[in-house]
Amino acid sequence: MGRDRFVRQSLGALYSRIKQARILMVGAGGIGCELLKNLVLTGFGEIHIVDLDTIDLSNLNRQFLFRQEHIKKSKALVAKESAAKFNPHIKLEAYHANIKDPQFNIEWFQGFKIVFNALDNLDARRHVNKMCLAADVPLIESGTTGFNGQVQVIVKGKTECYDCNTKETPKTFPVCTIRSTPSQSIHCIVWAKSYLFTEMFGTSDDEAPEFDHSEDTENAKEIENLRKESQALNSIRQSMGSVDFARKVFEKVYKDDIDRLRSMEDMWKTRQPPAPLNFDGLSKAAEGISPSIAQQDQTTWTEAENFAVFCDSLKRLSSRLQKAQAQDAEAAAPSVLTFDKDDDDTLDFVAACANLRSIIFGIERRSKFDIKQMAGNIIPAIATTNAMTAGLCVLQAFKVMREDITKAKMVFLERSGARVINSDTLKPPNPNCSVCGVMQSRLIVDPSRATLNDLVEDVLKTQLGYGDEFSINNDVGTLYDPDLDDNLSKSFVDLGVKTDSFLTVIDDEEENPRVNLSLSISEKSLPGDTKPVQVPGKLHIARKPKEVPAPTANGASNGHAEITGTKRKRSLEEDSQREPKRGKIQMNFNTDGFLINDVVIADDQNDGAIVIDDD
Ligand SMILES: Nc1ncnc2c1ncn2[C@@H]1O[C@H](COP(=O)(O)OP(=O)(O)OP(=O)(O)O)[C@@H](O)[C@H]1O
Ligand SMILES: [Zn+2]
Repeated sequence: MGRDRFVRQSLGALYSRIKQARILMVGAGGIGCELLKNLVLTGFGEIHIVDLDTIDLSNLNRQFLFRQEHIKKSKALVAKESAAKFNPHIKLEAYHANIKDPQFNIEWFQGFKIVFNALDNLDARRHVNKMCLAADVPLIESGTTGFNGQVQVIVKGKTECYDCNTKETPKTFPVCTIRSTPSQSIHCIVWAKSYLFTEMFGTSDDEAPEFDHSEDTENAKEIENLRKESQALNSIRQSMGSVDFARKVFEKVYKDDIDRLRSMEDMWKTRQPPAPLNFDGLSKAAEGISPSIAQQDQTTWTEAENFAVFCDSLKRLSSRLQKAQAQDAEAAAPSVLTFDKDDDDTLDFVAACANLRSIIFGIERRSKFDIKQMAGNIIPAIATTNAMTAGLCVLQAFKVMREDITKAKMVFLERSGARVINSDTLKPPNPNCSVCGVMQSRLIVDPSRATLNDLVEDVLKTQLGYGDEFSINNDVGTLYDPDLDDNLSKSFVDLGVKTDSFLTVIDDEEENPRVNLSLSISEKSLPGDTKPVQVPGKLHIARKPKEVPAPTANGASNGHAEITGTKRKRSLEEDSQREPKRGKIQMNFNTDGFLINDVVIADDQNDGAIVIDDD
C-alpha cells in the first residue's frame, strides 16, 4: 500500500497537481513547524523553507520538529531535516536567511505556485505580501495570538491584500504617565524597561516605541524637567562599578526624583502622592536575603526582596557592560546592553525596578513571571491554536489549487464565541490600498547610462502620458517632484536605485489622477541605440476611483462589495440539526465551543474523493 493512498483518496484529481506544486513557506516557528508537517504529509512536491532564526530552548514546547540537541541551529535547516523523514519523496530546500534578502527577488517568488506565511511580525508579512503581489503568486497568510488564529487567502486583483486594512500598532503610553504619574503595573514595567534600563545600560533613548510624545506640548515644563533628570542619571552612569553605585542610582530614582514629583502639589490633588524609599532602611531589611530569590519567578517578592534583586542584578549587568566596553576600545560605538525577556540579568533588573516603583505609587507588585509576559509583550503561544491554524492554511490552499477562489475564505479561530471556527467571505481589493491599489510593472534600466530624467521624460511623460504633476518615490523618500528636480541628471546608480528595489510614481493631477504606479527595477545592459529606461509591453494605468464609500453597519470594512454575498452564519442549533452528509466531515462542538467528536464517513464514489466541508 503506497504511503499516499489515503491522501489520494481524499484529494482526488487535486492530488496530482499538489504533487507537482513547488511552494514556499516563510517562517519555521510555531505555525511553520505544524504547517510543514501538513504540507509534507499532503504531498506537495517541492517545498522551500525560509527562516532567519536559530532554535531557542523556549521554542521546544510547541515547535515539535526541534529537539534539545538542535538548540542554536538554524530553524529552516533543522525543520527540513526533521520533516524529510515524514515523506522521503518530497523535495525540500531550506534557507537560513531573512526573506527580505535580495536573493529572494520577484523572479524567485514567481517560481512558486503558492506562498505560505508563518511569520511573527508585521514588517516581514508586509514584505512577502508585496512580493507576492508583484510576482502574482497567491499567498496564504496566517497568524495566531493565544487561542485566536486567522488565515487569509490573498490573490492579486481578486482579494484584499494584507495591507488593504490598516493594522493595529503596538500600544504606546504618554511620556508623563510613564515618567510622572503611573497608575498601573504596566506603566512601571515600561518605565523600568524603556527608561531606567536604557539610561543605565543602553543607548539613552527618549524615542522608545512605547513612548507617545503627542501630549508633550501640553506638558512642556514637566518634559523639560524629565530631560534634566535623565541627564543627571546619565552622569551617575559614569560611576558604574564604584562601591556606592547602587546607592547613587537608587537614591536618584527612588528618592530624589520622587521628592521632586511629590513637591508638585497640583499633580496629587486627585491622586495618591508617591512615597520615596529609603536605601539604608531597605539595606537593613534585605540583610540575609539571598540573591537566589530571583529564581522564584512565580511568587510576588516583598519590598526587601525586590531591593535585594535590584542590587544584585545591577551588579551583574554593570560587570557585563564594563567587560564588553573594555574589549571595544577600537569599536566605532561603545557596547551597550539591550533588554531581552529571556536574558535573566536584564529581566531581574526590570522586574525589581518596576516593583520598587510600584510600591512608591501604591500599585500592586507583580511576579517576575508576570513581568516577563508584560515586558516581552508576550501572549502565550498555544500549540493547539498553531496546529489548527496550520490545518486551515492547507484547506484554503486546496481551494487556491483548484483555482476556485470564490470558495476560499477568511477563517478565524476563536475561543470566546459559540463556534471555534468561523469564516468570512473574502473581500475584493481596496481600491485605495497603497500596496495593491496600484499598477505594477517592471522597469528595465541600463545602469551604465540611465538617469532619472530618462524615466521622467521618455517613459512617464512621453510613453505613458503623465502631465507635470507627479512624484517619484522610493523607500528612502521622494526622488522627484515638480519642485525637486535636482536629481534629474543623476544616474540610477548614484541614486542608489538597484535591481529588485521599487519606485512608486504618484500622479498628483487634480482631475482624474492615475492609480499609483509601482515599478520594480531590473538592471540589464540595453543596446546603445535604444532608450536606457524601458517598461516591457504596453501599460494601461487605471484612474483612481472617485469616491470611497463609507463603511457599512454590517461590518463590511473599507466599504468593499463582497465577491459573493455574505452568508449568514449558521447558529449552533441549526448546526446540530444538520445530518452528517455522506462523504463529508462534520465537526460537532459543545456549548463551550469545544470539539466533542468528529464524524467521518468515507464515500468512495466520485473519484474516491472525500470532500472536506469547511463552508
Ligand atoms: N524576515 C524574516 N525572514 C525569515 N524568517 C522570519 C522573518 N521574520 C520572522 N521570521 C521567522 O518567523 C518565525 C515565527 O515563528 P513564531 O511566531 O513561532 O516565533 P518564535 O520566534 O519561534 O517564537 P517566540 O517569538 O514565541 O519566542 C520565527 O521562526 C522567525 O524566525
Ligand atoms: Zn491591498
